[in-house]
Amino acid sequence: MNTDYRGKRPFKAKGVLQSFYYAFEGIKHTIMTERNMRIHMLISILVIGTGFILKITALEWLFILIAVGGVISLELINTALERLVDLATNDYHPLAKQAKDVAAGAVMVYALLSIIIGLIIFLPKLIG
Ligand SMILES: Nc1ncnc2c1ncn2[C@@H]1O[C@H](COP(=O)(O)OP(=O)(O)OP(=O)(O)O)[C@@H](O)[C@H]1O
Repeated sequence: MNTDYRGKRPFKAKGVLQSFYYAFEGIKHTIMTERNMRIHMLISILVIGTGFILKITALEWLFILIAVGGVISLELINTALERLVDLATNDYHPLAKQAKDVAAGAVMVYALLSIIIGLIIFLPKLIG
């Protein structure tokens, strides 16, 4: 049995820089093709701008950055999963639907959590 995993990766990145390049390609592709990603990016820019205007503390920045980065990372994984499902089938399949819906659910849970984090941090400063 062939156990050399590396031999099965003909498109492997040649170095760290090339790995970064491919990662940026993935991010660029997601921004260009997924409307939700563009919405996440826009909201992230607004939230970070508001953070500067309201001069939030270092601890508050940590929560905001974890929230913003988490949503964007999850959207990237969601997009990767959508592509894998589409690679597996173009036909209607209940498992394809479940895979995509569950991945979308993961993004939604984290996005809702991020909204709550944003409200907890910004609301008192805006109405106080
Ligand atoms: N091959 C399939 N078989 C069954 N249902 C599918 C299939 N492909 C997509 N769906 C259903 O259609 C929905 C939308 O699929 P699509 O690939 O357009 O994702 P999307 O709209 O880009 O999702 P998201 O909003 O999470 O980015 C899925 O959540 C799923 O319910």
